[in-house]
Amino acid sequence: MSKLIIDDLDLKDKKVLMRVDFNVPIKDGVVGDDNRIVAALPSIEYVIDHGGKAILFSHLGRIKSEDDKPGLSLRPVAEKLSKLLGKPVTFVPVNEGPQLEEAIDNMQDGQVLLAENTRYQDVINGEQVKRESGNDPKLGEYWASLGDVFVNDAFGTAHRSHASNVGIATAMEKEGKPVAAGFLLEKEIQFLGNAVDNPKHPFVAILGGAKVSDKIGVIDHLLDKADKIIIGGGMTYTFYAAKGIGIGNSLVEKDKIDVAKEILKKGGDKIVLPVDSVCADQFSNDAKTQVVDGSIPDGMMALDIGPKSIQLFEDVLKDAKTVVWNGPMGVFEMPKFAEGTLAIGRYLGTLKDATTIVGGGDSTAAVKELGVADKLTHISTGGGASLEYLEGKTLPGIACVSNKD
Ligand SMILES: Nc1ncnc2c1ncn2[C@@H]1O[C@H](COP(=O)(O)OP(=O)(O)O)[C@@H](O)[C@H]1O
Ligand SMILES: O=C(OP(=O)(O)O)[C@H](O)COP(=O)(O)O
Ligand SMILES: [Mg+2]
Repeated sequence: MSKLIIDDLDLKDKKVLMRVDFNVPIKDGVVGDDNRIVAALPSIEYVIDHGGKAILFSHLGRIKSEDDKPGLSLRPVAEKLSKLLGKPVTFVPVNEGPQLEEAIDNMQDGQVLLAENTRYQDVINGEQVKRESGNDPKLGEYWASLGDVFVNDAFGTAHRSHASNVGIATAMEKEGKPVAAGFLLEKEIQFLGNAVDNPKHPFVAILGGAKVSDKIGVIDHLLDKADKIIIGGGMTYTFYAAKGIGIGNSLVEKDKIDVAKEILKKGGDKIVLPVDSVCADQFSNDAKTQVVDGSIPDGMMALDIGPKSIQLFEDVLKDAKTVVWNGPMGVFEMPKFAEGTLAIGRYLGTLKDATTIVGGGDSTAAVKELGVADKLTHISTGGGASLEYLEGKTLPGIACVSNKD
């Protein structure tokens, strides 16, 4: 691509602002799957090795109230990053103001600093102001003022136009400072571009997970490219509702039921839905469970696909030559509801002569846990981002990188 890449820049003595995607699972203050942190290491190490100061920004989860903040601090990520780099990482528990500015002033070349979760800026004094996710230009300008160059390496967030990617980039360019892509962003674009320019058919997409309203729109576009679209996980029950099938207390996005109806009408038998579900009486690994065909009983919620659905999906995948998967088939974080996700991951690992691409923070964690990751063609750090890229959209986080020359 004709975009500026980190290794085009002279980083010696420079304050290098870098947006990474460290939106990783954290449980009881400890990082679970660290794939996204590992994937960002080449760019961070490049800055260190070339005498720059690496000043890192990332979001973690979604902040809707002050109560969300303590559990979504990046402090555990700084500890993990420090272990992976084998050197100290300065964690600054704010991302604006004198404490951050002094910490940056005190940095030596080759040092690494991580600022607190950029989405803390979405709620200020208890009010939802969305300074980060609404791309408040003042915030982007402030962050840009802290550095000499900006590197965007957050592929997983490239479909967002937020202050910490597009906002900083826009402000840097206004000041004549360079904006480059990191190695991860470069690698993801190269790989996904090659995979979908001319996908081999049958091309099967699998969509699950919990971000229904974010991702349901992608299905409409994928209908033009894919031969089959398998729906699973939390995405299922908005489609069940569209078909008039009972959903009990399962995850549903009511304002997307009409979209689901349109997709079902347009897609016809291209759309493959689960035929059975593992239902639970509560959202817990201690729940009482029951496998049911079709309709979810009142008072229960569907947290995984059932064995008949696994069989059905494997039949659809059997002859596939290209498979793109985003979004787990169930709440795989709880062992009771992991089997659907694990079975599909395992099956993809057995497909011969097929290009298999799995994307997303959570889906990737699942295939890593299963140990099939090395049998798949490509593991992408982006879920929503890879889907929108495959759809052919221009991702704001890529568009904001300076062109070469
Ligand atoms: N049936 C379901 N009900 C509720 N949540 C679900 C269900 N199936 C999957 N999930 C949740 O979806 C989440 C991942 O969704 P998402 O972020 O869209 O995927 P990815 O990170 O792979 O892009 C997981 O935390 C998982 O627990
Ligand atoms: O985890 C992410 O996306 P994914 O769940 O689609 O893989 C990205 O970090 C984006 O997070 P967001 O969907 O809260 O903006
Ligand atoms: Mg996710």
